[in-house]
Amino acid sequence: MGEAPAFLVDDLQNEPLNGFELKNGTCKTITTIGNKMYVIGGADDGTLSIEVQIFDRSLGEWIHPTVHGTKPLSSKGHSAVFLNDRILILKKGAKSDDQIWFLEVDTQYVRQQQKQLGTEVVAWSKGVIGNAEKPVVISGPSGVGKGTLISMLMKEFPSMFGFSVSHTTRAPRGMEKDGVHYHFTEKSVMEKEIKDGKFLEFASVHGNLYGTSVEAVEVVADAGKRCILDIDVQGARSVRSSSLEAVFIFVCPPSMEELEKRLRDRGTETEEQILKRLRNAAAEIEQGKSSNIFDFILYNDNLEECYEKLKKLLGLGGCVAATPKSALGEFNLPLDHSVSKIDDKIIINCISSGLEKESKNLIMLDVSALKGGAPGRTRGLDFQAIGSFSDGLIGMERLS
Ligand SMILES: Nc1nc2c(ncn2[C@@H]2O[C@H](COP(=O)(O)OP(=O)(O)O)[C@@H](O)[C@H]2O)c(=O)[nH]1
Ligand SMILES: Nc1ncnc2c1ncn2[C@@H]1O[C@H](COP(=O)(O)OP(=O)(O)O)[C@@H](O)[C@H]1O
Repeated sequence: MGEAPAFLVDDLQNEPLNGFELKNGTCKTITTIGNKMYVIGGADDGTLSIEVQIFDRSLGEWIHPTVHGTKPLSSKGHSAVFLNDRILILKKGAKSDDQIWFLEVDTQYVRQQQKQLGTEVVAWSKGVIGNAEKPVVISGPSGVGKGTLISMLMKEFPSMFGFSVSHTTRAPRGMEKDGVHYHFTEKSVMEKEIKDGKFLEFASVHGNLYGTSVEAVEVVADAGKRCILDIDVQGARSVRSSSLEAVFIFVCPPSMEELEKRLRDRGTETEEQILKRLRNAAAEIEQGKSSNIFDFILYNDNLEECYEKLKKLLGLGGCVAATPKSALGEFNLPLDHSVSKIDDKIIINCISSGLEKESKNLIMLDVSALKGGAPGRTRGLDFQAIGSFSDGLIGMERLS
């Protein structure tokens, strides 16, 4: 709470609101939602990131919200458009992988966090182009064949799937590479990072700590790929109760004897570790089958048959098209552009001055199929070129 900075008081009184950039050189926008005015932009706190302040008009007070998620770095300006429960931020002059952001103000995640913390919460989520489907969570006892099935999927569809590289405190096996199979880490380091909120979920499994960092999932989403998480039942339960939407698959062995055979034949664990994994397997299978966590149970008896079933339930049966990417491919938003909104289409009017006359390229950003969001990226965005015009748009609400 506190006094409104003087320049803002003037701006709040004089400026037409919503999405307009304030004309005081601070690269801030105001978006009014009910009684709250979200002032977004600037880099007054020395962090070079876009900051958020909220002015509550009914109380006449400033609110300093708790801000979750990776903050976008400040830019030479941005447009702001309110969409139901979040504010779309289009950064001017930014590169294609850094131009679309969402400030979530009333999503399920934000409401959950507000309830937990008892304070005003907003959350940043970066927008990614492409229609990568929901992440896939795969669980099952040690030695059942999760890693084998995931490797087959990644080999057949390298541009479609990306593996969420977990952190673990267990020692690497012979062929395992740090940063590829796991991020191998010290217990104290991982515990500190968990405390700092860097993990989506974590669990103690077979005597070691394992966890999925928010970044591990974000890196895959940024590449426009569908994320695969190989995590235990406790981790799956945590993800199920989080706001990360996913498909949950539990892999079962045909029998305990076969599971033991596979674990022993793999030859990666000591006798003591094998016995521990087998002891834990019975409880894991019990929970996997009986809990409401999993959408699908797959029996991995014959590997090829199981793999075909896995593909089918991921919608990959028969001929599979590559993940659709933006119709425009790489596209950098120019510094000089204005933004309008028609239903769930955002029209971006890119203005470029040539030698003879000014030309305007219209780009449509389709936000009708938004998926995901904090904690993580917002997927399902698409750009399309919709033409070049010399006149402005008629009958559209101009926002910035
Ligand atoms: N909760 C959680 N479990 C994980 C994570 N990464 C791996 N696991 C699980 O930890 C267990 C042991 O994994 P690992 O040591 O690689 O042995 P494996 O299952 O025999 O290959 C498996 O059930 C994995 O699914 C994670 O990030 N979070
Ligand atoms: N359907 C199957 N039939 C026989 N062996 C299998 C089958 N699926 C996996 N395996 C083998 O079982 C061992 C354990 O598989 P792995 O993928 O490492 O299990 P997990 O990742 O679940 O611990 C590996 O040696 C693998 O080659």
